[in-house]
Formats: sequence, structure tokens, C-alpha cells
Amino acid sequence: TRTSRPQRLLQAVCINAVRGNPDSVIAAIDHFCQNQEWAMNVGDEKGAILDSVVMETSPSTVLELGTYCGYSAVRIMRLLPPATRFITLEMNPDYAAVARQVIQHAGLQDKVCLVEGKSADLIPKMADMFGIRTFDFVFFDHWKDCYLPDIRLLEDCGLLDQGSVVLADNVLCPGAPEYLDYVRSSLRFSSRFYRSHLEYTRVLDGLERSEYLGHRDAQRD
Ligand SMILES: Nc1ncnc2c1ncn2CCOCCNC(=O)c1cc(-c2ccc(F)cc2)cc(O)c1O
Ligand SMILES: [Mg+2]
Repeated sequence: TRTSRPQRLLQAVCINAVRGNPDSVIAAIDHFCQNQEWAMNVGDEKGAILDSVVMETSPSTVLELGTYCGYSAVRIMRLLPPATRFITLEMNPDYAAVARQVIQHAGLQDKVCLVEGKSADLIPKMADMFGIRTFDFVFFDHWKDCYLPDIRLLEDCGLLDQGSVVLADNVLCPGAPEYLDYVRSSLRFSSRFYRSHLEYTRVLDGLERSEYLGHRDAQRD
């Protein structure tokens, strides 16, 4: 087929969403995925949980790993004030190109910093590249076997502070078992699971919310 699925998703946004209206962009993508073609956006059911965790955290610095078509970037940024720093990493240039246009259609291009590259390469450069000390909120939605190495990398780079929240998508489907074991057994995180379903399906999935408790020793002091 001539066009890719992300390009067909973007076309649906351009046709059905009102420029400058983030909620209409979200609705257009959900409609496309429910009625035309499934795509791996966090979706409306898990998206509502994402919204609630973002609002209760009210972060001033946000990092997203795995932009895809920009759906969760639009969901997150529509809830936050313009001064919020939002950085999203996408390693697939075709996804990134579509995401930029989806974010622009929502009118959020001035609030989002989309960086192309691999999380493992970019996380250590965050402080220098963006002058960001720590992230208040991190959304994991990239390769599921990168979740564990990347949360360790965030800790090691000192990018998490006491109270920082890491929300991970797909912890049941496709699944991130080693990640779940780590955050649920670590004394440095307080974790809870939000039961939901894989986007646009009845398949069981969910989000894991892990709050960083600070740079404490592994043993309980
Ligand atoms: N900066 C970075 N560094 C490293 N890697 C990076 C990166 N940026 C992107 N990538 C590459 C990974 O990008 C996409 C990751 N997302 C998924 O794979 C995903 C898959 C499903 C799914 C698929 C099929 C089923 F049958 C059932 C479920 C559902 C979801 O909700 C998903 O999120
Ligand atoms: Mg996902």
C-alpha cells in the first residue's frame, strides 16, 4: 500500500479534527482506530487513567518515551499550562514525522519538544541538552524490554526526584514482567497497578504507576 498506517491516521486527523482543538484530534484518532485500523495509541480507556494521573501529579517537567503518532503527547499537553517542559523521544523517523503534524494540528507544537533517537542514548544527555535537572512525570510507552534498563538509567542519571511519578503503558500486553518485578520489589518505588484493556480491544492490559521515594539505600533504614 502506498501510505503507511501512521500516514492514514494523520489523514483522518486532518479530515476529521478541528485545527487547534486537542480534544477533536484525540477523538479523531480514537474513531479511526475503533472503526478503520487498530493502532498502538494508548487509547481512550487507558488515556482517561493517564489524564487522571497527570492531573493529580500536575508536573512542570514531563518526559515521554515512545511518541508514535503523538496521541499521548496531545493527551498530556492539553492538560498542562504552557510553561510546562514536555520532552518526547521517538526513534522511528516516520513515526516522528507524523507525530509532529498531529501535534501541530492540535495547536500544541510550541509546548512539545520531540527528539528523534534511542532512549538509552538520549536519557544521559537530558540534563545538558535541555537544562532539566529532574522529571516530575515520565510516561513509558516505547519498547517493553527497554522499560527496566531505562528506569534504572533515569535513577542513575539522577533524573528522578522524591515524588517523581513513572507511568508505564502495556505492563500486561505486550507485557513488561521484569519491569513490574523491579518496581514492585524496589524499596525506592511505591507502585500501583491500574487495570484496564489493550487500546480499542477487550484484551486485558493496564498501567503501572511508580512513585520514586528518593535516593535511599536498598536496605530499609
Ligand atoms: N526512544 C525510543 N527508544 C527505544 N525504543 C523506541 C523509542 N521510540 C520508539 N521505540 C520503539 C518502540 O515504539 C513502539 C513501542 N510500543 C509498542 O510496541 C506497543 C505495542 C502494542 C501492541 C502491539 C501488538 C499487539 F498485538 C498488542 C499490543 C501496544 C502498545 O500500546 C504499544 O505501546
Ligand atoms: Mg502503548
